[in-house]
Amino acid sequence: MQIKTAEFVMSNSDVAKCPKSMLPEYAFIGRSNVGKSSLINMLTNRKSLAKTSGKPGKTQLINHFLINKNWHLVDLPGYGYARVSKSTKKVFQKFITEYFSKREQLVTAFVLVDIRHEPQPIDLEFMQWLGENGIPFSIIFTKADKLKPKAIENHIEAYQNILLETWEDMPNYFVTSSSKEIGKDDVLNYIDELNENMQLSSN
Ligand SMILES: Nc1nc2c(ncn2[C@@H]2O[C@H](COP(=O)(O)OP(=O)(O)OP(=O)(O)O)[C@@H](O)[C@H]2O)c(=O)[nH]1
Ligand SMILES: [Mg+2]
Repeated sequence: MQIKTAEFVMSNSDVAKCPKSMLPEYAFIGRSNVGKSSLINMLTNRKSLAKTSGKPGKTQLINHFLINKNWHLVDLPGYGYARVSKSTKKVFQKFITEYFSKREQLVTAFVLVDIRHEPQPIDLEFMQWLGENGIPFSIIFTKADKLKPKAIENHIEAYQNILLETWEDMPNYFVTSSSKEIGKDDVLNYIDELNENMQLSSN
């Protein structure tokens, strides 16, 4: 898929105020600093459509972007920035969980995880939560430029092993780097395919 236009639509912290249009929507979620906003910029060929920062906690609101005038990309704040105390559950801010449970337009979530790290409980917990709530998701491994191919393979395998303890299948996944433009076409083609399937089923 070619991205012809990418426009910022609105930011807010209330799912009820998100765009009313029924355009298909794709949301990017993951821990703070994992590279959600950078990935959106890579996918849309824009350096600063979504605001990025080296400091965690840059994105604080639900941000809608209109792509090719016919679907929405959503940049979300990271979870897990607040220091994790007794329960990690409470760091999934309420408006994030509300967004996922109420937003009918959402086709699929992309859960971003930094390819360099061991599987983190908070990410696994969030995927579990999505599963329990019937929300489809794919995994996007980020920052692949930071590891050698062999290490990438090993880290994916470690993830696979942990996920297969609770999931029947490994969720769909993508390996990406926003700084080296890796994985861009894979993610865009996947979105394109889902958009087309939805058109077929609504015709
Ligand atoms: N090397 C490398 N650095 C990256 C990549 N993607 C993002 N970064 C860096 O990681 C930092 C965080 O990127 P953001 O895109 O702001 O992360 P975010 O997930 O949107 O963060 P919050 O909005 O704070 O939750 C920035 O310093 C980016 O330059 C990547 O693919 N490779
Ligand atoms: Mg961000």
